[in-house]
Amino acid sequence: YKFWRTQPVTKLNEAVDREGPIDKVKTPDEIRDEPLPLLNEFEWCTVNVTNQDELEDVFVLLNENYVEDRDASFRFKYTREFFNWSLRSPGWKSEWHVGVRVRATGKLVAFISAIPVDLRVRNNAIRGVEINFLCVHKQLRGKRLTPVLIKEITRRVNKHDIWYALYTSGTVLPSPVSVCRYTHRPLNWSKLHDVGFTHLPSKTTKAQMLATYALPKEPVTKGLRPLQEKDLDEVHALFEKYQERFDLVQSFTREEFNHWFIGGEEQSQNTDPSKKVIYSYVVESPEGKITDFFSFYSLPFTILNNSVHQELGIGYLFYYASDADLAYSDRYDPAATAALKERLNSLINDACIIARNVKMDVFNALTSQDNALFLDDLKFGPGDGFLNFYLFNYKTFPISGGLTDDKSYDAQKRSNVGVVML
Ligand SMILES: Cc1c(COc2ccc(F)c(F)c2F)oc2cccc(OCCCNCc3cccnc3)c12
Repeated sequence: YKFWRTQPVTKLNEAVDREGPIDKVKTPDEIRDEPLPLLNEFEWCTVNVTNQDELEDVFVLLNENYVEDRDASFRFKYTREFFNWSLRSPGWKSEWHVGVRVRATGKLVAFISAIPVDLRVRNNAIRGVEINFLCVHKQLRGKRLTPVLIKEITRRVNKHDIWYALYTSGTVLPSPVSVCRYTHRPLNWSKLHDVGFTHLPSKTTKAQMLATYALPKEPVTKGLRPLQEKDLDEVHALFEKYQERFDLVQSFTREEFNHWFIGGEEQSQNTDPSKKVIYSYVVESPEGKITDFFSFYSLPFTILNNSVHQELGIGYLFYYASDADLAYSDRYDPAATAALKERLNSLINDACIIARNVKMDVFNALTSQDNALFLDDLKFGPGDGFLNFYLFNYKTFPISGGLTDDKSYDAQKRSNVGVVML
């Protein structure tokens, strides 16, 4: 595939003998000023997501043309609120919200975005961007628009003296830094069964399946409550300490932590529960100390071919932290692992209960972070999808994604991927 052969990425099956930048560092003035050439019927545009009409164009394009599952039964339904949250994180730039419009009609037919992030790969700090929401209208597939979109967003990012990027894909490209597996915890088993996501195992009744996935009415962890602004400094410190253990992380400033976990002014003013995107909770000890934190985000699926159900409510595990094993010098100490496992089981089970109480039908997680410690116990079944993590212009030795050689959960080694992509 010619495009990837000309990009600064590790070739498929190429042995990595060192970690670090691939291209020699350039300067912004070496980068061309004008956008890449497009077919004459198309024109570049910069989407102004603070303009409701332009935000609507992005919403409609992705709602009708973004990632579907293999059988084209479901399509991601990123909401307007989701875009306000994910595209306007601290340091966001409108010129990194790149669109392609039809010159004659102004119709938005392609999009790609970048947001600035501070990454750490093992002990190397990298100023980069996260690339997301790459989408080409279904009727324009096969016109080689994707390589041009990637080159144009790279040009616009390089112009700001940024040379590295993190991105994920369900497909295998050259060359994954890590791969994680999709996992699913049914919350509303009968609806998942109705839409064909889950099946009734032989010699099993529906009543047995409902009993298997039944959850308590309310969360059970003592001291659990929603995250509040007053907690931010303490939770931010707990979180940054907790994720020191991972080899691939996004480091958050206090302002970024506020945006990603409180949700920015968009969510603070929002009172409509159906528009809530990010759910963040803390555990406060009797002495008033924050000992744990978890978060999940709402990203529904549109159901494409079902007369009864239009949408699937889906919660995705986002970031979490606990002090359960921080008292131990070695995170792999069996006692430390047991303490963390017990705490995470309680926390993430409560996350599932809260997700079910806000009408989500399934709770999704990857095999990243320390998830392998609770996935089996909390009944997260392995999905048939894998998420590959990629770094642009940066070579790394492979980072474990929490899977054993036969693609099952590795509760022993767990994962060294700390970053969670939306
Ligand atoms: C996606 C995804 C899945 C698929 O989940 C379902 C598929 C079909 C269903 F009927 C259903 F109910 C699912 F939950 O399970 C997951 C578990 C953990 C994380 C997941 O996706 C993380 C978000 C990925 N970013 C969106 C994306 C995904 C692939 C390619 N490009 C962008 C996923």
